[in-house]
Amino acid sequence: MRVGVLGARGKVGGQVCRSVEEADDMELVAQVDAGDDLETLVSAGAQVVVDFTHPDVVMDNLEFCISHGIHAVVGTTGFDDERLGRLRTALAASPQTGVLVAPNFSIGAILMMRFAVEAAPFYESVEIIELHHPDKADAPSGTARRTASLVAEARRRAGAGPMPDATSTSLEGARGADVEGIRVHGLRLRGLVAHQEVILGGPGETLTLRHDSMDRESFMPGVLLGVRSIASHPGLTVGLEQFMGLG
Ligand SMILES: NC(=O)C1=CN([C@@H]2O[C@H](COP(=O)(O)OP(=O)(O)OC[C@H]3O[C@@H](n4cnc5c(N)ncnc54)[C@H](OP(=O)(O)O)[C@@H]3O)[C@@H](O)[C@H]2O)C=CC1
Ligand SMILES: O=C(O)C1=N[C@H](C(=O)O)C[C@H](O)C1
Repeated sequence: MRVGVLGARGKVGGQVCRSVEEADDMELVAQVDAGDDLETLVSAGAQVVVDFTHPDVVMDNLEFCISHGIHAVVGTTGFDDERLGRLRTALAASPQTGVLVAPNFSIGAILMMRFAVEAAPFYESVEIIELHHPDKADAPSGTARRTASLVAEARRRAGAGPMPDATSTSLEGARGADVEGIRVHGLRLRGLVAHQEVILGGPGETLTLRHDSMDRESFMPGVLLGVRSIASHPGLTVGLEQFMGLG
């Protein structure tokens, strides 16, 4: 499989290049970063592109890949319903092409989201804390947004009532961001990579689900699974769990 990497000089993109080079069934044919010409992907004959760039540029990258029939495996964050809708529209005009958008490629983070969904109906309250390195552009993290959205959906399905919160006076931001009714708190500290806690509370008890990526190596098995799977999944797929038998 001929693979191109967008964001190849970045923290994750660089690691993806090394992992693709080490994979027996893949060939790294293009390494593209800011300022490079996207046409390089076409002239190199890339079949699948992996994108770890920046929320501001990822849509242009994907629209280019889709229009050239190149499958894409996307780790870059910043996706909302409007962006996913634009991808579906672009893919409708290129029906053989597949795009995977995965807010988190680490197996443990995907399981943490799954466990949070399982637990949500049993607890009165739930809040999310995401902790990342200080070079991160977006807040809350894509993983926290996705977790909040999945948990909110699980609570709606279970008919859960509003979460108790007597706060009547506060400093702006003190209660975190509101993602579909779920409070999400973000920390940015040197020394961190990517971490998240989902804390659920009920009468007399709490349940804390915590995941830690201590090294960006944690994302690589998931990225390679995405690369190997995407050509047989045309259209838009959101979440790597769809390729893990957990969808
Ligand atoms: N889904 C997941 O599992 C994960 C997702 N991420 C997400 O991936 C993204 C990248 O993260 P990270 O590697 O830490 O960030 P980095 O800033 O380290 O890397 C991004 C790279 O993309 C380059 N870039 C910028 N614009 C373009 C462009 N138009 N074309 C090609 N390359 C470009 C940047 O260049 P320059 O610095 O010169 O601008 C940089 O080299 C973020 O959105 C992050 O949240 C991160 C980890 C895991
Ligand atoms: O920027 C990062 O580093 C990460 N970004 C993703 C996110 O926003 O959820 C995935 C992981 O948390 C690392």
